[in-house]
Amino acid sequence: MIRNALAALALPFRATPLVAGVTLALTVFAGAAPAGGAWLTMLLVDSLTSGTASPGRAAFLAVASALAGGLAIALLYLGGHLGEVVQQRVAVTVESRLFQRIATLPGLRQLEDPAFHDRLRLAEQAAQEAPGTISQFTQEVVRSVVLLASFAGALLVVWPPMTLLLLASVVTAVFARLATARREAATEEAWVATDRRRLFYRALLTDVRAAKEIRLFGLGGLLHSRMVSSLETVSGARLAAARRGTLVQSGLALLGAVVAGAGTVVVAVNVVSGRSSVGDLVLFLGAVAGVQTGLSGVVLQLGEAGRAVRLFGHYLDVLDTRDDLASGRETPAAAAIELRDVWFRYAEDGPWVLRGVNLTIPAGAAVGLVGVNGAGKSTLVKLLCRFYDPQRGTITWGGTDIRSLDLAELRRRIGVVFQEFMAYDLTAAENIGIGQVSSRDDRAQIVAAASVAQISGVLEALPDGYDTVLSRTHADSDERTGVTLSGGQWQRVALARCLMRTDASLMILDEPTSGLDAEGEHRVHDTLRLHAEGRTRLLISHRLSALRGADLIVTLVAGQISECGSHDELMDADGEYARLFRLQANGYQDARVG
Ligand SMILES: Nc1ncnc2c1ncn2[C@@H]1O[C@H](COP(=O)(O)OP(=O)(O)OP(=O)(O)O)[C@@H](O)[C@H]1O
Repeated sequence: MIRNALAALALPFRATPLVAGVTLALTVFAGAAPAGGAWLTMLLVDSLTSGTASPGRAAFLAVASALAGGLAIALLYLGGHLGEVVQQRVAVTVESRLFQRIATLPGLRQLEDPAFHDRLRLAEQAAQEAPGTISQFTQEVVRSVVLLASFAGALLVVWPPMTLLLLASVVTAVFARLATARREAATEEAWVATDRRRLFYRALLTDVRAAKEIRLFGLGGLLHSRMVSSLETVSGARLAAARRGTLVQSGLALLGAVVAGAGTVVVAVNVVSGRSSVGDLVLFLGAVAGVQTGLSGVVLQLGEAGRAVRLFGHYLDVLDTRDDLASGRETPAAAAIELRDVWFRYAEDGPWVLRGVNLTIPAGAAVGLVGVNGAGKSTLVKLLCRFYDPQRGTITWGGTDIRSLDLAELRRRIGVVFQEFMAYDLTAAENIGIGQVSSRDDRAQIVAAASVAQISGVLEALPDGYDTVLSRTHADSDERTGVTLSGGQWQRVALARCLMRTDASLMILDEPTSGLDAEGEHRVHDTLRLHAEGRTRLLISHRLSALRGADLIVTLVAGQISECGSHDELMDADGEYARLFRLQANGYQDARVG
């Protein structure tokens, strides 16, 4: 908690040191001004009641006390505005650092971990709420501490025990409020998974990609009721925490009133008996009201701030997330890739997905990877891209373990069309250009890649050509709604994106042709053969005829390589590949006969 609070307090001074410093100074003045005003009022009342005041002195004291009051208000507003400036700067810094950490996570482990997503949600909440709450609170605390100290000094003069009584009631209030805040933050943490489910159902209900199934299968009611049930659970828990907080608050307010009332009685009796002046009573009443108002602000905000500080811990935890993969330093060479006894599973207690894979992918060769659903083909691709490290065995590029290679450099050498490639809500040109971020504005290269992927004619014919936004949900900067491509057309866009990687020495196409028609599939393979000549190609497809021309075909069965060879060799061997190939060929023949 202390680590979180210190880190949160340091933020304004890191984000904008000068403005934060000026704000702090103003806040100190704003805190001292009310006590100064009350002191001047006491002098005025005493000089009037004692009958010793000259008109000039009385007028001076009246004006000075009014000015002190005015100054307090002006400083409060100015401090408030500067506080807003600090908050905005801090908000940008906090959000930027959070998402920078997420963007630079090298592997996929954290993003696949539900616990990390829960922490991330709390961190995002903290990033949005904490900067404002904590800077406001800091200002309020500084102002109140100065206010309390200055009034406490004044009270010491009038009736010393009252200072102690007030301080005791303040300490009680602070601790009670902190306990409530802790409970509120714990509620938030306990229900974050439920809240994540609510957001998931909410996102599904508005997701255009899910809209077809939701309508056809009539899922709207089910998703809606699950969303509302999660919402009600979370909201009930929050209400229960708030109820406890209100009870504590009311008790504390009562305690404060009793202390103030008792003090007022004592000072009033002193005035009557001549031990104190009327000015003392005025100062006392001003001090009690000032301290209680100031402190009630702090105590009220204390809850919010305590909760924000606790949530801020999750933000710091996300920033401190350790990389799941360590980058090496060596540069990959365009040479053979070898997998030696590679074992991999996604979770420590999960089933092995790859079990002792040994495979050599010769440099410049076209290798076809075949296997039934779940055999581990896409997993092997993810290991080649080093999204995970195998638990056992090694993967080498030109004899160097890929763990020793510079991670960014390794990925620069790979072009992939993933099975679940992304359809970005961006323009057609951007959708292709981002395949090579440094060339994303190079229209000639983009058009060339689109031509090779045989999609340039379709893109040119769009309302704004390559500048058309490929989205039904996002409009472009001129508020023109975008367009949607067909599944096969999107696949060609993804292929063009991959072809932007002119430096890639390994091209991976994970089922690149499944959305293409038969003629299109042939053309893609022919063009790839020509375009990617000399580069290593790993082709995954369930249409075995598409892989027939590969230099080497590898069959993966339940995470193990069962066969390896050319099409002819595997057909002669009459194993799993030959069985699958004949099954498909017969299917086509039957279709023709039918
Ligand atoms: N991120 C993941 N976390 C946990 N398990 C996973 C993950 N991705 C894949 N798996 C599991 O690993 C196994 C192999 O999946 P993989 O996607 O590699 O198969 P595949 O051969 O590419 O299948 P398909 O032909 O259906 O694409 C499957 O049992 C799958 O459930």
